[in-house]
Amino acid sequence: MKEFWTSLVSLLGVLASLMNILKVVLPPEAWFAAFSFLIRALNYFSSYCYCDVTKMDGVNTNELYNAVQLYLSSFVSASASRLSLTRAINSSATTFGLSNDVCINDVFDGVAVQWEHVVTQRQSQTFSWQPHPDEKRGFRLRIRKRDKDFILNSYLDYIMDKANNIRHKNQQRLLYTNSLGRTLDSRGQPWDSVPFKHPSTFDTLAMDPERKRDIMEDLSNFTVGQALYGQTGGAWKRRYLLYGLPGTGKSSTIAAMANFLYYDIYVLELTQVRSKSELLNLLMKTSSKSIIVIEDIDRLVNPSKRSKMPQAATPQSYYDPGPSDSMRSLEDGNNNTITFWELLNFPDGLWSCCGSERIFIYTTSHFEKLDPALLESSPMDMQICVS
Ligand SMILES: Nc1ncnc2c1ncn2[C@@H]1O[C@H](COP(=O)(O)OP(=O)(O)OP(=O)(O)O)[C@@H](O)[C@H]1O
Repeated sequence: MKEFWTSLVSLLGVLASLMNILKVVLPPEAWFAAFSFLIRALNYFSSYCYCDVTKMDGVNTNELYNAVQLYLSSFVSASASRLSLTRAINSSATTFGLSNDVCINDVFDGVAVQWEHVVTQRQSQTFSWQPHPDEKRGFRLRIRKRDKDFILNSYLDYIMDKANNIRHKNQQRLLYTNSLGRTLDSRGQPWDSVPFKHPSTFDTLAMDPERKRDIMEDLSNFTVGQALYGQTGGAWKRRYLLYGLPGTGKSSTIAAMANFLYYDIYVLELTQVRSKSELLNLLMKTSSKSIIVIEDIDRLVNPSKRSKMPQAATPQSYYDPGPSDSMRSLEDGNNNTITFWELLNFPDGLWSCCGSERIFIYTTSHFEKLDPALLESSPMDMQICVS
């Protein structure tokens, strides 16, 4: 064994001397060509190939570089031997990064890959109006040649998705309301927002543990169900009915759901909605990854009209703004009334084509006022009783 190492060291020494001699003897162009040829020959016989993800793509920032950086930072702290740590001004969170020229292994769908953070000094610059940083940064991905197609097709998309989720979790979440009743402002934004900070989580929520588990499982399945919704042709949305006496934890449950999913919340105040088109506009201005809350839906039901509902036909005109009803009519001059049934079915209608990954939560403190036939004709994905 000792002889093997001695021979190897001698061989490397001879190679190094040979290269030094060639470097002196050969003109730089020939030397560069010989070096390139050697690299190509080595690559040909190697079972690996390499992909560079540089930070700058010409003059633009490479979005893939940012995504890889974010993705690696989510697990780099557990496995890398050398880390680069950063913390932004006024931030309480430390960001982990891969130190220069450090490698980290990852496995995607059983396929092993390796990332290396490559930082090289930039050659002395020719004059440019645009200042360039002194060093070039990038990630080098090492993959087996036989896995190349699979990794390039699926793994990079997976990284982009993961990075988007991390970005989403890091950003300040908002609670939106239309309760100020303003019409579209100059930017066409009908919602007012405040930072959403609610302490309620599924850990703090007093609820039957099994029920809690069911809800969390349902929510988790929803967030990863894009493909399933695509296959069935349905909109990527979910509808829950939350019912229970006042003060029994409906709002706390909604906050716990939003905190669990890192979603924004939109509280739709129906008394401020004047027409169907306004409702449509409000819904279209909600963002993806959000919970849309429609509170006290029992206030939309006029019991006197229940009996008039056609048996098999579509329920109509359930909203009836009687004198005792504090809500305003959702009607414009063109008989544009929003019915209770429509409100339940809005997520399934034409609107669904432009709204994805949204959860609708309807709440009521008077479940008994809701017509079972109506709920049957438009079933909720889950009915949750809080008590
Ligand atoms: N199941 C629960 N778990 C944790 N906290 C609860 C629960 N129920 C009520 N609370 C507490 O009681 C207060 C009122 O609860 P919450 O606002 O969630 O009730 P609500 O059903 O939404 O009431 P309302 O129908 O009047 O809007 C909150 O401060 C909340 O912390």
